[in-house]
Amino acid sequence: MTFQHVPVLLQEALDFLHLQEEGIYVDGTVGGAGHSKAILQALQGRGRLIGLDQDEEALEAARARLSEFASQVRLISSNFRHLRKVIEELGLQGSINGILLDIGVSSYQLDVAERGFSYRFDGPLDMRMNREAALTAAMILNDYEEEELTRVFWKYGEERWSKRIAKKIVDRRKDKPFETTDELVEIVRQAIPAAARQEGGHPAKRVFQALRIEVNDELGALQEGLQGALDVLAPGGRLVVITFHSLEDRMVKQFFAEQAQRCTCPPGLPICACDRKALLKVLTKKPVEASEEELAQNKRAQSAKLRAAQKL
Ligand SMILES: C[S@@+](CC[C@H](N)C(=O)[O-])C[C@H]1O[C@@H](n2cnc3c(N)ncnc32)[C@H](O)[C@@H]1O
Repeated sequence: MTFQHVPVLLQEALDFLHLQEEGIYVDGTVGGAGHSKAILQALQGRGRLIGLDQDEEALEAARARLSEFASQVRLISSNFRHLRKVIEELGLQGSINGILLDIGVSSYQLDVAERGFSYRFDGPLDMRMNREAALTAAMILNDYEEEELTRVFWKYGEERWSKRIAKKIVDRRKDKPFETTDELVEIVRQAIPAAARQEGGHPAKRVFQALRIEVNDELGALQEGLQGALDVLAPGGRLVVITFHSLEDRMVKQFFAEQAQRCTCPPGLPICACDRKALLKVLTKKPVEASEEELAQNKRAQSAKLRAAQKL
């Protein structure tokens, strides 16, 4: 299957990155390289791009898509939570002019049944972006306590029937461990009262999203990735983050706000009580969302939120 993924908020991301022709840029979620390719085109044969992805298949697709820019590109298989280490190893700490994180899964990952990300196709309950990682969705479903399952479905999926679904899973796995996405879809369907099954899209949508976030520790990676990005940016460098989940957007908003906080001690104090210096300037008061025009062409852009900040 070819790697299909339409980049979201593309022009907005490029504008906030404020590309300079000799600049060094990092795409922490290179995926199908839609954003990366546009960055390289804008650099017009100058500058450099370092692309990270934890999914080998995505990197392979990116390598093919970016072959014409080979001399300007370095693609690295890594989780962006290790961004600081990766950039340090390249000797580029403090020299990065812009970083883009476009969080979540790609359309390609969702469309390959064998990866187990989608309730639309039957496949193994995998959901790992990094296929060498230890934890799979099947392990969570077969090993987590009922309370833990409830927490995951509620916290990451905002699934109102979390408790009922967790109970049903625990009852069902006594007979036979879960193996396939279809088995999970069927159990979720049975756990949700018939009258509520069609509320908010496919009945298994929220449970699949929650499991994916847990399998890949997406919130933990984002927290570490944001700090790593701040550490490696050059003064004046830009950080642009696109999220698809309210918890992630809140995390980015809070991180930006904390790093933008200045010392508020009254001037003239002999010793400043908080000793705080702002490290970021927030460039987006409110998150940027997709235009009507983009939404008409790409349904995936519906929940996308972009926030940007500049290192001081
Ligand atoms: C939404 S897609 C990015 C699409 C890309 N911007 C494009 O235009 O084609 C997200 C990609 O980020 C990768 N990814 C998600 N979380 C990651 C993480 N913590 N570290 C590295 N890659 C990650 C996924 O494997 C996926 O390929």
